[in-house]
Amino acid sequence: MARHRNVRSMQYDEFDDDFAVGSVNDEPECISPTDAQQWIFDRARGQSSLDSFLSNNEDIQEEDDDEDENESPSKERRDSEHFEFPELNELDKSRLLSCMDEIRNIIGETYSDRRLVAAIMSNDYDFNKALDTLLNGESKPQVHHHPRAKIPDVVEKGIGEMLLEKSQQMKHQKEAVTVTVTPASKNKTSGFEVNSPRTLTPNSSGRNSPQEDENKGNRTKEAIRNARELFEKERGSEKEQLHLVVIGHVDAGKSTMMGHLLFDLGNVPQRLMHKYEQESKKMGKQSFMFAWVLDETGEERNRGITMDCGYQRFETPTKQVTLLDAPGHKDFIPNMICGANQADVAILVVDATRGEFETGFEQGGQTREHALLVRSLGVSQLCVAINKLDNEKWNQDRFNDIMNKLKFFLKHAGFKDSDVHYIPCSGLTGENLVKPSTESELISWYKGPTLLQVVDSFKVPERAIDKPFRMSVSDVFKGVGSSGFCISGRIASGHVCTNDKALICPSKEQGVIKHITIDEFPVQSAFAGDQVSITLTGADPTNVSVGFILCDTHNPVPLATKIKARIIVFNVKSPITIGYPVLLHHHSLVEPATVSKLKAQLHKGTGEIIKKSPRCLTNNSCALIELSFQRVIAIEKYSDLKEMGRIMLRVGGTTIAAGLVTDIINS
Ligand SMILES: Nc1nc2c(ncn2[C@@H]2O[C@H](COP(=O)(O)OP(=O)(O)OP(=O)(O)O)[C@@H](O)[C@H]2O)c(=O)[nH]1
Repeated sequence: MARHRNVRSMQYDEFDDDFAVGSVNDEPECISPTDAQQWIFDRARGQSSLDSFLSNNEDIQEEDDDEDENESPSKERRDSEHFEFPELNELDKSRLLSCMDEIRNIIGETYSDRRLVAAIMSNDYDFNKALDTLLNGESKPQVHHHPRAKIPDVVEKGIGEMLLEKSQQMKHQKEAVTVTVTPASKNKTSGFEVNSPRTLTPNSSGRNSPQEDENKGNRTKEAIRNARELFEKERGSEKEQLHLVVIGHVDAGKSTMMGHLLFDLGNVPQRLMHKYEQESKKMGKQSFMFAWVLDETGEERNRGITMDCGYQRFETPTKQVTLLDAPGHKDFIPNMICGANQADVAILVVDATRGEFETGFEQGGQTREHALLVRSLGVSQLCVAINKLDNEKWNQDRFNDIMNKLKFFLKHAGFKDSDVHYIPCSGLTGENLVKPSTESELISWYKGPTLLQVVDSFKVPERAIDKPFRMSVSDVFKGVGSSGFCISGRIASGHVCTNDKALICPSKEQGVIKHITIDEFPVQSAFAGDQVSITLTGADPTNVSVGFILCDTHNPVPLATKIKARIIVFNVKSPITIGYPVLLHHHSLVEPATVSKLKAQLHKGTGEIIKKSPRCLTNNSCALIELSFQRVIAIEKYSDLKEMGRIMLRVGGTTIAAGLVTDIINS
């Protein structure tokens, strides 16, 4: 009840009708780090190297015919061909390959695998020492000059010196652009470690960051492309894209409803559905057979709950819909937030069964929390599916009772009445999902739209296609192609095309976009709103992590060690004071932060300053605060790019505030 009262007295209008807040009970653990093995570069398995971005082929001399048999590059190559890698455990193998990559990034293919391995292992996997050994050692490969070689310095200094200089330049460059060094980062020595959002220090890699003058005045074709024209050309004839998240309390029937809808639409083959029916029957879980369409893992099926967002696509008469089936269990709220981050609109599923709706709606239930979370993430259109009404014999009073309770709550949570649709349905029997119901008890009082008709009627939000390119990295993994690595995420703003350069922030790692896929189909360009996988080449995956932002090299995302934010506080156990630790959620980023200043308490209705430098903030207050981070993060002011300017603050598994970024400080 306490929370209900809190919500009731909130005023959300000051947040540009784009904003609402809620509280959630769950564990703070969020996105699991990508498994190192997924993207560890494996030369032993024949993958090509990541070194192309640094190697200057004109510097590497081609061999003469009269090459020295002992020292020639071709000898080195042959040496590599016949070389067998030593038997190592997985960890050492990863360290070795990582070191080899680092070295090859600097010296290219000058030395054979055999020599690299020997140098690395004799220096206990220390990349710097191994490099020194190779460059200063007796066994320098002899330089052979091609007649077209343009680098007289090589002749004078010798390749060893040149490479040493190059590596030193790189080291200096790295040091020069390093922004923050946390104790954790000092330990970072090699590229094989997995960079989770919690462990990676987003120092600028600086290895291939664009130079200052590259950003100024020297705009390439991607910068002057007309995004709208391109969008019209590429997508003009297609149906509109809509991203739909399905939310609600655990067991409300979300997966069953969407699985049944997909089946009725013909997206699930009859034979596959029959298989699910048989298998679920064997496990004594036949009532979950439609849920299996979306709950694909063994654990989800055994436990009968959704644990991670299920993805599917379907079409309505006017839209191509990407469906994200979010988990309802409170333990998986971070996964739900990830899904909701990608959504334009939502279906809120509630269980109409007597007692069940009440459990989901009361404190500790997820109905309110999910609704508040999606609202705070910018979702403003909602379909409330009053589900399992078959259990209530399609009773109109029950439907109205639930609708009225939710109407009141959702209005105060920041949803406009006109943007919320209520439908009665049954995910299990399929009533009112795709076709109008034939159930006499229902059609005697309900003449409204089906679930599919409501989805079709949603307005696709305006996409920020003209704005600078921004994409929050939600996963990093090894690609199936021969080079580079993959990142996936949703494009928050702007657009990209293959062969564009892009910058990863805050590490300032630059790469080239080699491939873009949407739903596993290759495309040449992608736009704000698209959920994509991008293959990057020329960038080091160790400088990329979940929560980082891939952005336009000419107009990069700002970096911050502090931000100012206007927040609404709710449901804090103890008042917020200076030094209060929180977890900042910004797109896929989960970052520890500290409330470093309480600048002002604001009037919830007018936004006027009520009190400067308040000593604490309590439930329901609206305030201007400053948040400090131990590491640099990539974030943007709401007024500059609203898609990048929303944040949520969580503590101990509870969302305690949501807000908008008003200022960026990079100290
Ligand atoms: N009677 C009835 N039962 C339903 C209906 N929809 C779902 N169920 C049952 O409710 C149970 C939970 O359904 P799920 O689809 O797994 O619920 P969920 O909301 O996806 O669950 P989580 O994703 O784990 O939160 C299953 O036993 C379903 O058969 C319905 O419309 N009527």
